[in-house]
Amino acid sequence: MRNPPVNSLSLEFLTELLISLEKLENDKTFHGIIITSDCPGIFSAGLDLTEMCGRDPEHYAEYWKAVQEMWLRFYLSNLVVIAAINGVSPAGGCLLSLTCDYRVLANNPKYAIGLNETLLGIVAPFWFKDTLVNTIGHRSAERALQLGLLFPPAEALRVGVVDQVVPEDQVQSTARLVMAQWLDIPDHARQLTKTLMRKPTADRLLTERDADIQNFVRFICKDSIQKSLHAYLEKLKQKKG
Ligand SMILES: CCCCCCCCCCC/C=C/C(=O)SCCNC(=O)CCNC(=O)[C@H](O)C(C)(C)COP(=O)(O)OP(=O)(O)OC[C@H]1O[C@@H](n2cnc3c(N)ncnc32)[C@H](O)[C@@H]1OP(=O)(O)O
Repeated sequence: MRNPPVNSLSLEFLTELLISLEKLENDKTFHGIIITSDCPGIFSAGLDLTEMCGRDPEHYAEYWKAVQEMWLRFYLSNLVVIAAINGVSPAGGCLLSLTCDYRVLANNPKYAIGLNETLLGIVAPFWFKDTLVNTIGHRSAERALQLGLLFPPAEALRVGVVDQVVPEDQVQSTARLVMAQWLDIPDHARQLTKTLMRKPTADRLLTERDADIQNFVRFICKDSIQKSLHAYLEKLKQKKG
């Protein structure tokens, strides 16, 4: 991912990601992809706050549809998808990594990962929650979501948000080793098993997709939510000054 400075998942970047995924899926010489970051120290800052702040309802609906599409397409991809997480990964960044089949995280205490939405005064939607529950179990997910926990590497490994923590200079090579192991499995059997495991979760969003967009637009348009997001963005900008 190369969307400096922080790989935020803007509408444009999400569209590029989806086009890239589609191209790779349509090229039958590809069997797997490794998602990693070109921004030093940051895997992805998550959803782009500027797409959710100070815009009109039509824009929010279009943006949310793209976020849903990213989740659906990566979560259900027939390719083996591995995240080589070489930086901090809050909220939507964590969600993107949770769509992958395997997560390798660099062992740097700054590289926290988690669904921290509540800390921003917003609520992770049911399909964010379902993805986390499927990964770490109900009790750990409930605690992590309510408290908006961002896990440092050792904790992330203990709770199961990531599958492996390795020295920073070994993230890419480890992801490639893991890829080789996953690609050794007969493709059709692996793909069908992935579908079996993930389709019920994806189907829930597919059947409630429009309602979910409407919920998002209603929620994000609230004055109180706009104020919190605006204040949060300002705080991020003032950090430098
Ligand atoms: C009833 C139920 C209804 C449910 C309805 C749905 C509810 C809504 C659900 C929404 C789910 C949201 C998911 C998300 O992903 S929200 C985004 C969460 N992300 C964060 O909190 C991360 C914020 N960023 C940071 O903490 C830091 O930037 C970071 C640690 C990633 C990097 O720090 P660093 O010091 O290296 O860089 P800066 O902070 O100086 O940032 C550089 C510039 O980038 C801008 N920035 C940062 N993050 C974002 C972002 N997520 N979106 C847009 N822009 C971002 C930052 O402002 C700086 O900009 P300037 O250069 O202009 O100052």
